[in-house]
Amino acid sequence: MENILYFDINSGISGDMTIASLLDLGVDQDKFLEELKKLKLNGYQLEISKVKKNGITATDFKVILEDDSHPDYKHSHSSDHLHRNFNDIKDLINQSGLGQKVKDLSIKIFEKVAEAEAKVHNKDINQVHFHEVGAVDSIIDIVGAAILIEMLSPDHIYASAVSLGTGFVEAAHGRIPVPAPATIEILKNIPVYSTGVRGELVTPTGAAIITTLAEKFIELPELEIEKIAYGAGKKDFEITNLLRVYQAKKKNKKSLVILETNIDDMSGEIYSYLFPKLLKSGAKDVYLTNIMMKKNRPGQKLSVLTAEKKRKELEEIIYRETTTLGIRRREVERSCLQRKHIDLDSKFGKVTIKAAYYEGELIKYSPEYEECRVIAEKEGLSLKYVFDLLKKEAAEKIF
Ligand SMILES: O=C([S-])c1cc(C(=O)S)c[n+]([C@@H]2O[C@H](COP(=O)(O)O)[C@@H](O)[C@H]2O)c1
Ligand code: NI
Repeated sequence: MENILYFDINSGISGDMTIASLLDLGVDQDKFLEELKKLKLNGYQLEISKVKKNGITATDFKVILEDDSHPDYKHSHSSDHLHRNFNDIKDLINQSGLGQKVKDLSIKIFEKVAEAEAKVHNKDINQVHFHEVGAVDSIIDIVGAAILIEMLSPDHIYASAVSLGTGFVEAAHGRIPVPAPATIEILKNIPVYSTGVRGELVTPTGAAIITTLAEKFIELPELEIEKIAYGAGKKDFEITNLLRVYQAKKKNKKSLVILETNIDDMSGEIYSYLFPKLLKSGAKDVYLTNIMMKKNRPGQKLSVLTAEKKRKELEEIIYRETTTLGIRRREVERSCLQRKHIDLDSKFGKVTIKAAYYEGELIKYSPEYEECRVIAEKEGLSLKYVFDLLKKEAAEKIF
Protein backbone atom coordinates (compact mmCIF):
# COMPACT_ATOMS: atom_id res chain seq x y z
CA MET A 1 0.00 0.00 0.00
CA GLU A 2 1.21 3.48 -0.81
CA ASN A 3 0.40 6.61 1.20
CA ILE A 4 -1.19 9.31 -0.93
CA LEU A 5 -2.10 12.95 -0.35
CA TYR A 6 -4.72 14.30 -2.75
CA PHE A 7 -5.46 18.04 -2.84
CA ASP A 8 -8.98 18.87 -4.02
CA ILE A 9 -8.50 22.45 -5.27
CA ASN A 10 -12.15 23.31 -5.89
CA SER A 11 -11.89 26.77 -4.32
CA GLY A 12 -8.26 27.59 -4.97
CA ILE A 13 -5.15 27.41 -2.86
CA SER A 14 -2.93 29.78 -0.90
CA GLY A 15 0.00 29.24 1.45
CA ASP A 16 -2.02 29.52 4.66
CA MET A 17 -4.77 27.24 3.31
CA THR A 18 -2.13 24.60 2.51
CA ILE A 19 -0.69 24.73 6.03
CA ALA A 20 -4.17 24.72 7.57
CA SER A 21 -5.32 21.72 5.54
CA LEU A 22 -2.20 19.70 6.40
CA LEU A 23 -2.55 20.59 10.09
CA ASP A 24 -6.21 19.54 9.89
CA LEU A 25 -4.98 16.02 9.00
CA GLY A 26 -3.91 15.82 12.63
CA VAL A 27 -0.13 16.18 12.46
CA ASP A 28 1.68 16.89 15.72
CA GLN A 29 1.25 20.69 16.08
CA ASP A 30 3.91 21.09 18.77
CA LYS A 31 6.47 19.32 16.61
CA PHE A 32 5.49 21.49 13.64
CA LEU A 33 5.89 24.69 15.70
CA GLU A 34 9.23 23.45 17.06
CA GLU A 35 10.48 22.90 13.51
CA LEU A 36 9.32 26.35 12.38
CA LYS A 37 11.31 27.94 15.20
CA LYS A 38 14.48 26.61 13.55
CA LEU A 39 13.98 29.34 10.96
CA LYS A 40 15.72 32.42 12.29
CA LEU A 41 12.77 34.69 11.71
CA ASN A 42 11.27 37.02 14.30
CA GLY A 43 8.39 39.39 14.62
CA TYR A 44 5.44 37.05 14.24
CA GLN A 45 2.97 34.95 16.22
CA LEU A 46 1.06 31.96 14.93
CA GLU A 47 -2.57 31.19 15.58
CA ILE A 48 -4.03 27.80 14.80
CA SER A 49 -7.75 27.46 15.41
CA LYS A 50 -10.87 25.65 14.32
CA VAL A 51 -13.35 27.74 12.32
CA LYS A 52 -16.60 27.09 10.48
CA LYS A 53 -17.01 27.97 6.83
CA ASN A 54 -20.63 27.61 5.70
CA GLY A 55 -21.06 25.15 8.56
CA ILE A 56 -18.02 23.04 7.64
CA THR A 57 -15.38 22.72 10.35
CA ALA A 58 -11.90 23.57 9.14
CA THR A 59 -8.50 24.52 10.51
CA ASP A 60 -7.41 28.13 10.18
CA PHE A 61 -3.75 29.11 10.18
CA LYS A 62 -2.86 32.74 10.81
CA VAL A 63 0.49 34.50 10.86
CA ILE A 64 0.11 37.60 13.03
CA LEU A 65 2.84 40.13 12.39
CA GLU A 66 4.20 41.93 15.44
CA ASP A 67 5.24 45.54 15.81
CA ASP A 68 6.79 46.57 12.51
CA SER A 69 9.63 48.35 14.30
CA HIS A 70 11.13 44.89 14.68
CA PRO A 71 14.47 44.52 12.80
CA ASP A 72 13.01 41.69 10.77
CA TYR A 73 10.27 43.86 9.41
CA LYS A 74 11.88 46.78 7.60
CA HIS A 75 9.43 48.99 5.74
CA SER A 76 9.43 49.43 2.03
CA HIS A 77 8.54 52.80 0.55
CA SER A 78 5.13 51.65 -0.62
CA SER A 79 3.75 49.37 2.04
CA ASP A 80 4.48 47.38 5.12
CA HIS A 81 5.98 44.66 3.00
CA LEU A 82 9.59 43.66 3.35
CA HIS A 83 11.56 43.52 0.11
CA ARG A 84 13.77 40.45 0.07
CA ASN A 85 15.31 38.95 -3.00
CA PHE A 86 15.68 35.26 -3.83
CA ASN A 87 19.24 35.09 -2.45
CA ASP A 88 18.17 36.66 0.87
CA ILE A 89 15.48 34.01 1.20
CA LYS A 90 17.84 31.19 0.22
CA ASP A 91 20.34 32.41 2.86
CA LEU A 92 17.64 32.61 5.49
CA ILE A 93 16.57 29.02 4.78
CA ASN A 94 20.08 27.61 4.41
CA GLN A 95 21.25 29.21 7.66
CA SER A 96 18.36 27.69 9.60
CA GLY A 97 18.53 24.48 11.61
CA LEU A 98 15.93 22.82 9.37
CA GLY A 99 16.57 19.42 7.78
CA GLN A 100 18.11 19.35 4.30
CA LYS A 101 14.96 17.98 2.66
CA VAL A 102 12.85 20.79 4.11
CA LYS A 103 15.43 23.37 3.03
CA ASP A 104 15.58 21.99 -0.52
CA LEU A 105 11.80 21.81 -0.87
CA SER A 106 11.30 25.33 0.50
CA ILE A 107 13.91 26.80 -1.86
CA LYS A 108 12.37 24.93 -4.80
CA ILE A 109 8.99 26.51 -4.02
CA PHE A 110 10.50 30.01 -3.68
CA GLU A 111 12.42 29.50 -6.91
CA LYS A 112 9.11 28.98 -8.74
CA VAL A 113 7.81 32.29 -7.45
CA ALA A 114 11.11 34.00 -8.30
CA GLU A 115 11.11 32.59 -11.84
CA ALA A 116 7.50 33.66 -12.39
CA GLU A 117 8.13 37.16 -11.04
CA ALA A 118 11.27 37.45 -13.18
CA LYS A 119 9.28 36.47 -16.27
CA VAL A 120 6.35 38.81 -15.55
CA HIS A 121 8.54 41.84 -14.75
CA ASN A 122 11.25 40.97 -17.31
CA LYS A 123 14.03 40.79 -14.73
CA ASP A 124 16.77 38.38 -13.80
CA ILE A 125 15.75 35.85 -11.14
CA ASN A 126 18.24 37.37 -8.66
CA GLN A 127 17.04 40.91 -9.31
CA VAL A 128 13.46 40.09 -8.39
CA HIS A 129 12.39 41.77 -5.19
CA PHE A 130 9.59 39.91 -3.54
CA HIS A 131 6.88 42.15 -2.23
CA GLU A 132 4.05 40.30 -0.55
CA VAL A 133 5.76 37.00 -1.16
CA GLY A 134 8.91 38.21 0.59
CA ALA A 135 7.00 38.97 3.72
CA VAL A 136 7.27 36.93 6.88
CA ASP A 137 3.89 35.24 6.41
CA SER A 138 4.83 33.88 2.97
CA ILE A 139 8.14 32.55 4.26
CA ILE A 140 6.28 30.84 7.09
CA ASP A 141 3.68 29.46 4.65
CA ILE A 142 6.25 28.01 2.26
CA VAL A 143 8.68 26.63 4.83
CA GLY A 144 5.73 25.45 6.96
CA ALA A 145 4.27 23.53 4.02
CA ALA A 146 7.66 21.89 3.41
CA ILE A 147 7.93 20.93 7.12
CA LEU A 148 4.44 19.39 7.13
CA ILE A 149 5.08 17.43 3.94
CA GLU A 150 8.29 16.09 5.42
CA MET A 151 6.42 15.16 8.62
CA LEU A 152 3.66 13.38 6.66
CA SER A 153 6.12 11.83 4.15
CA PRO A 154 3.55 10.63 1.61
CA ASP A 155 4.71 8.30 -1.17
CA HIS A 156 2.82 10.37 -3.74
CA ILE A 157 1.06 13.73 -3.88
CA TYR A 158 -1.65 14.38 -6.45
CA ALA A 159 -3.96 17.33 -7.01
CA SER A 160 -7.14 18.10 -8.91
CA ALA A 161 -7.32 20.72 -11.65
CA VAL A 162 -6.99 24.19 -10.14
CA SER A 163 -10.01 26.51 -9.77
CA LEU A 164 -8.77 30.08 -10.37
CA GLY A 165 -11.34 32.84 -9.79
CA THR A 166 -11.80 36.05 -11.81
CA GLY A 167 -11.74 39.84 -11.41
CA PHE A 168 -9.01 42.08 -9.99
CA VAL A 169 -7.00 42.21 -6.78
CA GLU A 170 -5.02 44.94 -5.00
CA ALA A 171 -1.32 44.06 -4.78
CA ALA A 172 1.93 45.95 -4.27
CA HIS A 173 1.96 46.43 -8.06
CA GLY A 174 -1.49 48.07 -8.01
CA ARG A 175 -4.81 46.62 -9.18
CA ILE A 176 -3.86 43.47 -11.05
CA PRO A 177 -6.00 40.88 -12.85
CA VAL A 178 -7.04 37.57 -11.30
CA PRO A 179 -5.39 35.13 -11.66
CA ALA A 180 -2.42 37.32 -10.75
CA PRO A 181 0.28 37.34 -13.46
CA ALA A 182 2.74 35.42 -11.26
CA THR A 183 0.05 32.87 -10.38
CA ILE A 184 -0.89 32.05 -13.96
CA GLU A 185 2.78 32.03 -15.00
CA ILE A 186 3.43 29.33 -12.36
CA LEU A 187 0.35 27.39 -13.48
CA LYS A 188 1.42 27.12 -17.13
CA ASN A 189 0.89 23.54 -18.40
CA ILE A 190 -1.26 22.67 -15.36
CA PRO A 191 -5.02 21.96 -15.80
CA VAL A 192 -6.90 25.05 -14.60
CA TYR A 193 -10.49 26.29 -14.87
CA SER A 194 -12.76 29.08 -13.79
CA THR A 195 -16.31 28.82 -12.51
CA GLY A 196 -16.69 32.59 -12.73
CA VAL A 197 -16.29 33.16 -8.98
CA ARG A 198 -15.07 36.74 -8.42
CA GLY A 199 -11.98 36.79 -6.24
CA GLU A 200 -8.40 35.61 -6.09
CA LEU A 201 -8.79 31.90 -5.33
CA VAL A 202 -5.15 31.03 -6.06
CA THR A 203 -2.19 33.11 -4.88
CA PRO A 204 1.35 32.90 -6.28
CA THR A 205 2.44 31.15 -3.06
CA GLY A 206 -0.37 28.60 -3.31
CA ALA A 207 0.40 27.97 -6.99
CA ALA A 208 4.13 27.53 -6.29
CA ILE A 209 3.50 25.14 -3.39
CA ILE A 210 1.10 22.88 -5.25
CA THR A 211 3.04 22.77 -8.52
CA THR A 212 6.17 21.81 -6.58
CA LEU A 213 4.44 19.18 -4.46
CA ALA A 214 2.02 17.49 -6.85
CA GLU A 215 3.35 14.82 -9.16
CA LYS A 216 0.18 14.87 -11.26
CA PHE A 217 -2.96 16.98 -11.60
CA ILE A 218 -5.65 14.37 -12.11
CA GLU A 219 -9.23 13.53 -11.28
CA LEU A 220 -9.53 11.59 -8.07
CA PRO A 221 -7.99 8.17 -8.81
CA GLU A 222 -9.06 4.88 -7.19
CA LEU A 223 -8.06 5.43 -3.55
CA GLU A 224 -9.11 4.31 -0.10
CA ILE A 225 -9.58 7.60 1.76
CA GLU A 226 -8.63 7.44 5.44
CA LYS A 227 -8.76 11.09 6.50
CA ILE A 228 -10.42 14.20 5.07
CA ALA A 229 -9.09 17.59 6.11
CA TYR A 230 -10.10 21.20 5.45
CA GLY A 231 -7.93 24.29 5.44
CA ALA A 232 -9.83 27.58 5.71
CA GLY A 233 -9.27 30.44 3.29
CA LYS A 234 -9.29 33.94 4.79
CA LYS A 235 -11.74 35.50 2.37
CA ASP A 236 -15.41 34.69 1.92
CA PHE A 237 -16.54 34.13 -1.63
CA GLU A 238 -19.85 33.02 -3.05
CA ILE A 239 -18.44 29.47 -2.73
CA THR A 240 -17.12 27.88 0.46
CA ASN A 241 -13.47 28.92 0.59
CA LEU A 242 -11.81 25.71 1.74
CA LEU A 243 -8.87 23.64 0.57
CA ARG A 244 -9.70 19.97 0.97
CA VAL A 245 -7.04 17.32 1.30
CA TYR A 246 -7.43 13.55 1.46
CA GLN A 247 -4.98 11.23 3.17
CA ALA A 248 -5.43 7.93 1.40
CA LYS A 249 -4.00 4.53 0.61
CA LYS A 250 -3.48 3.15 -2.84
CA LYS A 251 -3.00 -0.52 -3.64
CA ASN A 252 0.44 -1.21 -5.05
CA LYS A 253 -0.58 -1.66 -8.66
CA LYS A 254 2.34 -0.97 -10.91
CA SER A 255 1.71 1.05 -13.99
CA LEU A 256 3.62 -0.12 -17.06
CA VAL A 257 3.56 0.66 -20.76
CA ILE A 258 3.01 -1.77 -23.64
CA LEU A 259 4.70 -0.80 -26.91
CA GLU A 260 3.25 -2.52 -29.96
CA THR A 261 3.93 -2.58 -33.64
CA ASN A 262 2.79 -4.77 -36.55
CA ILE A 263 5.54 -5.97 -38.89
CA ASP A 264 5.15 -7.93 -42.15
CA ASP A 265 8.46 -7.42 -43.91
CA MET A 266 11.28 -8.45 -41.58
CA SER A 267 13.63 -11.42 -41.44
CA GLY A 268 13.38 -13.75 -38.44
CA GLU A 269 17.09 -13.21 -37.76
CA ILE A 270 16.40 -9.64 -36.77
CA TYR A 271 13.98 -10.78 -34.02
CA SER A 272 16.60 -13.06 -32.48
CA TYR A 273 18.97 -10.07 -32.31
CA LEU A 274 16.24 -7.68 -31.13
CA PHE A 275 14.78 -9.69 -28.22
CA PRO A 276 17.92 -9.89 -25.99
CA LYS A 277 18.76 -6.27 -26.84
CA LEU A 278 15.34 -5.06 -25.64
CA LEU A 279 15.45 -7.25 -22.53
CA LYS A 280 18.95 -6.03 -21.65
CA SER A 281 17.81 -2.43 -22.07
CA GLY A 282 15.03 -2.74 -19.51
CA ALA A 283 12.07 -4.45 -21.22
CA LYS A 284 10.14 -6.53 -18.69
CA ASP A 285 8.79 -8.80 -21.42
CA VAL A 286 9.05 -9.09 -25.20
CA TYR A 287 6.76 -11.32 -27.28
CA LEU A 288 5.37 -11.88 -30.76
CA THR A 289 1.84 -12.72 -31.87
CA ASN A 290 1.03 -14.09 -35.32
CA ILE A 291 -1.39 -11.77 -37.11
CA MET A 292 -2.95 -11.45 -40.55
CA MET A 293 -2.39 -7.93 -41.83
CA LYS A 294 -3.85 -5.81 -44.64
CA LYS A 295 -3.41 -7.03 -48.23
CA ASN A 296 -3.59 -10.58 -46.76
CA ARG A 297 -0.04 -10.44 -45.51
CA PRO A 298 0.87 -12.70 -42.59
CA GLY A 299 2.84 -10.71 -40.06
CA GLN A 300 3.96 -10.39 -36.44
CA LYS A 301 2.76 -8.11 -33.68
CA LEU A 302 5.78 -7.19 -31.55
CA SER A 303 4.81 -6.38 -27.94
CA VAL A 304 7.23 -4.89 -25.43
CA LEU A 305 6.27 -4.41 -21.78
CA THR A 306 8.26 -1.73 -19.97
CA ALA A 307 8.30 0.88 -17.21
CA GLU A 308 7.57 4.42 -18.45
CA LYS A 309 11.11 5.59 -17.68
CA LYS A 310 12.56 3.08 -20.18
CA ARG A 311 9.96 3.74 -22.88
CA LYS A 312 11.90 6.21 -25.02
CA GLU A 313 15.09 4.14 -25.03
CA LEU A 314 13.17 1.00 -26.07
CA GLU A 315 11.22 2.85 -28.75
CA GLU A 316 14.52 4.02 -30.23
CA ILE A 317 15.81 0.42 -30.35
CA ILE A 318 12.60 -0.73 -32.09
CA TYR A 319 12.85 2.11 -34.65
CA ARG A 320 16.55 1.52 -35.32
CA GLU A 321 16.51 -2.28 -35.40
CA THR A 322 13.21 -3.12 -37.13
CA THR A 323 11.42 -2.11 -40.33
CA THR A 324 8.57 -0.41 -38.47
CA LEU A 325 7.54 3.20 -39.07
CA GLY A 326 5.29 3.61 -36.02
CA ILE A 327 4.74 2.29 -32.50
CA ARG A 328 1.51 2.20 -30.51
CA ARG A 329 1.70 2.59 -26.76
CA ARG A 330 -0.75 2.17 -23.92
CA GLU A 331 -0.53 2.25 -20.15
CA VAL A 332 -1.43 -0.96 -18.38
CA GLU A 333 -1.75 -1.75 -14.71
CA ARG A 334 0.00 -4.77 -13.32
CA SER A 335 -0.39 -6.45 -9.98
CA CYS A 336 2.39 -8.76 -8.88
CA LEU A 337 3.19 -11.14 -6.09
CA GLN A 338 5.86 -10.24 -3.56
CA ARG A 339 8.95 -12.24 -4.49
CA LYS A 340 11.94 -13.41 -2.51
CA HIS A 341 15.16 -15.12 -3.62
CA ILE A 342 16.25 -17.73 -1.09
CA ASP A 343 19.54 -19.70 -1.10
CA LEU A 344 19.16 -23.48 -0.93
CA ASP A 345 22.15 -25.64 0.06
CA SER A 346 21.30 -28.46 -2.30
CA LYS A 347 23.08 -31.71 -3.16
CA PHE A 348 24.36 -29.83 -6.27
CA GLY A 349 25.65 -26.89 -4.21
CA LYS A 350 24.06 -23.46 -3.67
CA VAL A 351 20.91 -22.90 -5.78
CA THR A 352 18.52 -19.92 -5.80
CA ILE A 353 14.86 -20.61 -5.06
CA LYS A 354 12.34 -18.02 -6.21
CA ALA A 355 9.46 -17.82 -3.74
CA ALA A 356 6.22 -15.89 -4.36
CA TYR A 357 3.81 -14.59 -1.69
CA TYR A 358 0.21 -13.43 -1.89
CA GLU A 359 -0.54 -10.96 0.93
CA GLY A 360 2.26 -12.54 2.97
CA GLU A 361 1.30 -16.17 2.29
CA LEU A 362 3.74 -18.37 0.35
CA ILE A 363 1.84 -19.73 -2.62
CA LYS A 364 4.52 -20.92 -5.05
CA TYR A 365 8.23 -21.44 -5.41
CA SER A 366 10.64 -22.81 -7.94
CA PRO A 367 14.40 -23.20 -8.50
CA GLU A 368 16.02 -20.65 -10.85
CA TYR A 369 15.88 -21.95 -14.43
CA GLU A 370 19.39 -20.82 -15.50
CA GLU A 371 21.01 -22.52 -12.49
CA CYS A 372 19.03 -25.74 -13.11
CA ARG A 373 20.12 -25.71 -16.77
CA VAL A 374 23.82 -25.47 -15.80
CA ILE A 375 23.43 -28.34 -13.28
CA ALA A 376 21.55 -30.51 -15.80
CA GLU A 377 24.28 -30.04 -18.42
CA LYS A 378 27.14 -30.54 -15.97
CA GLU A 379 25.65 -33.64 -14.34
CA GLY A 380 24.24 -35.13 -17.55
CA LEU A 381 20.72 -35.14 -16.09
CA SER A 382 17.41 -34.10 -17.58
CA LEU A 383 16.29 -30.56 -16.75
CA LYS A 384 12.94 -31.82 -15.47
CA TYR A 385 14.67 -34.24 -13.07
CA VAL A 386 16.90 -31.44 -11.66
CA PHE A 387 13.86 -29.16 -11.26
CA ASP A 388 11.79 -31.79 -9.44
CA LEU A 389 14.65 -32.81 -7.16
CA LEU A 390 15.50 -29.24 -6.15
CA LYS A 391 11.85 -28.40 -5.56
CA LYS A 392 11.57 -31.41 -3.23
CA GLU A 393 14.76 -30.38 -1.41
CA ALA A 394 13.44 -26.83 -1.03
CA ALA A 395 10.16 -28.16 0.40
CA GLU A 396 12.06 -30.19 2.98
CA LYS A 397 14.74 -27.68 3.95
CA ILE A 398 13.09 -24.24 3.55
CA PHE A 399 9.31 -24.31 3.39
O1 LIG B 1 4.87 39.93 -4.51
C1 LIG B 1 4.67 39.25 -5.42
S1 LIG B 1 5.79 38.22 -5.88
C2 LIG B 1 3.38 39.23 -6.08
C3 LIG B 1 3.35 39.16 -7.44
C4 LIG B 1 2.16 39.15 -8.03
C5 LIG B 1 2.09 38.99 -9.45
O2 LIG B 1 1.23 38.35 -9.94
S2 LIG B 1 3.29 39.69 -10.41
C6 LIG B 1 0.99 39.18 -7.26
N1 LIG B 1 1.07 39.34 -5.91
C7 LIG B 1 -0.14 39.41 -5.07
O3 LIG B 1 0.20 39.51 -3.72
C8 LIG B 1 -0.76 38.91 -2.89
C9 LIG B 1 -0.13 37.95 -1.93
O4 LIG B 1 0.31 36.76 -2.57
P1 LIG B 1 0.89 35.52 -1.73
O5 LIG B 1 1.32 34.49 -2.71
O6 LIG B 1 2.00 36.04 -0.90
O7 LIG B 1 -0.22 34.99 -0.84
C10 LIG B 1 -1.73 38.22 -3.82
O8 LIG B 1 -2.87 38.97 -3.92
C11 LIG B 1 -0.98 38.18 -5.13
O9 LIG B 1 -1.78 38.16 -6.24
C12 LIG B 1 2.23 39.32 -5.31
NI1 NI C 1 4.93 40.73 -9.26
